[in-house]
Amino acid sequence: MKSIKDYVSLEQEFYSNVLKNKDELYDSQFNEEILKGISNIVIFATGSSSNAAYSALPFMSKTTGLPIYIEEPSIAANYLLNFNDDTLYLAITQGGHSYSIINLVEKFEKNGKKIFTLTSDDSSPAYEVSDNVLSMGMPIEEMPYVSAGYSVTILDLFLISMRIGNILGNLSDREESDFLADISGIINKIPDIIDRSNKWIEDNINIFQDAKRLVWIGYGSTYGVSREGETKITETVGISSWGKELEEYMHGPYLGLHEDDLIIFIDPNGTLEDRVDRLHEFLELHVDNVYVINSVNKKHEKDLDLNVTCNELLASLYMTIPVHLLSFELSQRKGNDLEKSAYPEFDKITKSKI
Ligand SMILES: O=P(O)(O)OC[C@H]1O[C@](O)(CO)[C@@H](O)[C@@H]1O
Repeated sequence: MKSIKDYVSLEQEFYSNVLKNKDELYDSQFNEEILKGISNIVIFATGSSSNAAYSALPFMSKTTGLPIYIEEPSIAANYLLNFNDDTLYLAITQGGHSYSIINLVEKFEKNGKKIFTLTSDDSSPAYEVSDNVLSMGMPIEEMPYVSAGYSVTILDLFLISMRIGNILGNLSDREESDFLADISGIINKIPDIIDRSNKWIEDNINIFQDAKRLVWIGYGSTYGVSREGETKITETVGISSWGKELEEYMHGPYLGLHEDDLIIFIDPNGTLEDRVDRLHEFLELHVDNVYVINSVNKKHEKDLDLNVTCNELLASLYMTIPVHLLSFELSQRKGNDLEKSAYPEFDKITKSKI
């Protein structure tokens, strides 16, 4: 089975293929007729897929010009099943086996309501129950702790939102082709981003491997990246991890800081860079190890500079690379076999994946 590291190195190829096939994947799925009267978008997803949705959210909002909400499928299916005809509903399940999404999609279909399901597996239960499937445009990821799938989901959502924004008249052809050019530029830089990330991890591994708790802090498009850090570290390393939005961390969670927390900011060097600097200054007084992953440049010697200058809305496409690589490295140092389920009886008992 390919490892998380293998899948991170496949991201360049997967992104390129999705970009090449974008018209076939999404153009025919969305048109004036389907989008007639649509005034907002609701996305349902769990785990990494939900993190990917948060990572894409600021870009989607900008390009579609619509309010976009991300909801928990279980709460929606059990408590909030009021359908809006002016909402475009989208369910994401990369693997296609998540019970909560399948259950929700079934309820939509039974009520004759339209919902699109984004998945990579055309033989999955989610595919079977969905009348409107969107393909992620990548092969099924064998590794259950997804990395490439999370990243490709972000790109898929970017492309879907540009298509919608263009049809709705919120995004001009020129703006769309400028974004596509920026995305291609990012794809070309992936090998260098991987090298920089690996070097940073190697240089600091003695600190990282002793972490008892890892706190990720992001904002804008890297809020989703910080959530993905929480998911991936928890799943693969098995230590406690939080993924917080910058201001959210400052409203309560900071009071629970521990001197031996490992805190990593994910800073796209955008709108809230100054707020990162202030919180960093405070945390340095109380926490031994505070790091910043920067899109470009760095202010402290031990930080990571990914050397990518681009619109901050696109940052989640590449800023998760060091997060995934660090999760993998720490999991291996802990001796965790990611190919074997830590709790094989879990799905049998809970039927959380079907
Ligand atoms: O997108 P899917 O396939 O529904 O999976 C969501 C989540 O399920 C897991 O595979 C396991 O719970 C997570 O790693 C992932 O984030």
